[in-house]
Amino acid sequence: MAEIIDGKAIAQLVRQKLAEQVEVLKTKSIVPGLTVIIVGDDPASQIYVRNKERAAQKVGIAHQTIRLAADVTEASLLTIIKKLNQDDQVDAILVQSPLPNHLNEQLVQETISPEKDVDGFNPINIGKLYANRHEYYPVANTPKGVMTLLMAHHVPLRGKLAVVVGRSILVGKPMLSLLEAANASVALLHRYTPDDLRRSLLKQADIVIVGTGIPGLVVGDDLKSGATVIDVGINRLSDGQLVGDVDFASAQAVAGAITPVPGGVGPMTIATLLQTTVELAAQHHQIELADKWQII
Ligand SMILES: Nc1nc2c(c(=O)[nH]1)N[C@@H](CN(C=O)c1ccc(C(=O)N[C@@H](CCC(=O)O)C(=O)O)cc1)CN2
Ligand SMILES: [Mg+2]
Repeated sequence: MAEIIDGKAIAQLVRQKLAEQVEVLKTKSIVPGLTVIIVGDDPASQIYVRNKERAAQKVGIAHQTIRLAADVTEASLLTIIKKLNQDDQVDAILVQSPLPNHLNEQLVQETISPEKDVDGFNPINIGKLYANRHEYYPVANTPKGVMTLLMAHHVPLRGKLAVVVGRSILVGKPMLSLLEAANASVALLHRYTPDDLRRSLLKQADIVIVGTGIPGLVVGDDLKSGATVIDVGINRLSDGQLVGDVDFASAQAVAGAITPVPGGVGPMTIATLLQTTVELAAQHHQIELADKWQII
């Protein structure tokens, strides 16, 4: 039976470490500031934003949520972002995704200053990640949190085969860059990957990371014995049950270590968002944080 990678527990450790770092910053009169913008009343987004508020307050981050009506114009949203870009109290800006259809999400992300882009979605930061640049820049928090989980469990990456299933800008693409930077060989699979190739790559993979939004896409029979399996999917079934993209029961019998859903990657996304906020605040005040990447 696979070891469970407990994202909830590791997120808690990250938050403890952050609370200590925030205390140190406060002795220098620096209070990290996070502003979250939410447009409309999507119930899941409302919950995530409230959880972010609560988590930020607990570690001592100055947090503000800007709630906008679903029919806000793009011009007003961009004006608000540009004001926040100029506000010295604000170190980190996040626009909750998804946005209503009439708003151009790419334009919105591009308008957030790269220096305050806590999601790491601005093309400047995506480019730096892809280029494996050495200076500090924000990286998308879900894949960054996955790297923390792998490090916390001492999962070897150098020279290993990592297979990433799903090529979203939120998960798959940044995951590819982060794993490659850690010297893994990486294969990125998607809907057009032929079945036999998909099967063959998954069977050889030391690390499997799945983020597609398709419940049960990867099953135990797909995996190599002892593989580390990270399930980034969060799917609500018609009976209300929350499941990932990996069939947990069958995968657990084959894998060496596996994340559950809920309680795996999800809690890490929010803890890592706070981590990136603190890093950005330190960066804005030219302060070196210990353990920048290796937070725990
Ligand atoms: N601008 C952004 N928008 C969105 C992001 C993001 O990183 N930046 N990610 C997701 C939503 N999200 C945070 O925003 C998020 C989703 C899920 C969880 C989480 O803790 N999930 C729990 C289960 C929660 C439940 O019961 O529904 C878990 O997996 O254990 C945290 C954050 C899309 N939008
Ligand atoms: Mg400040």
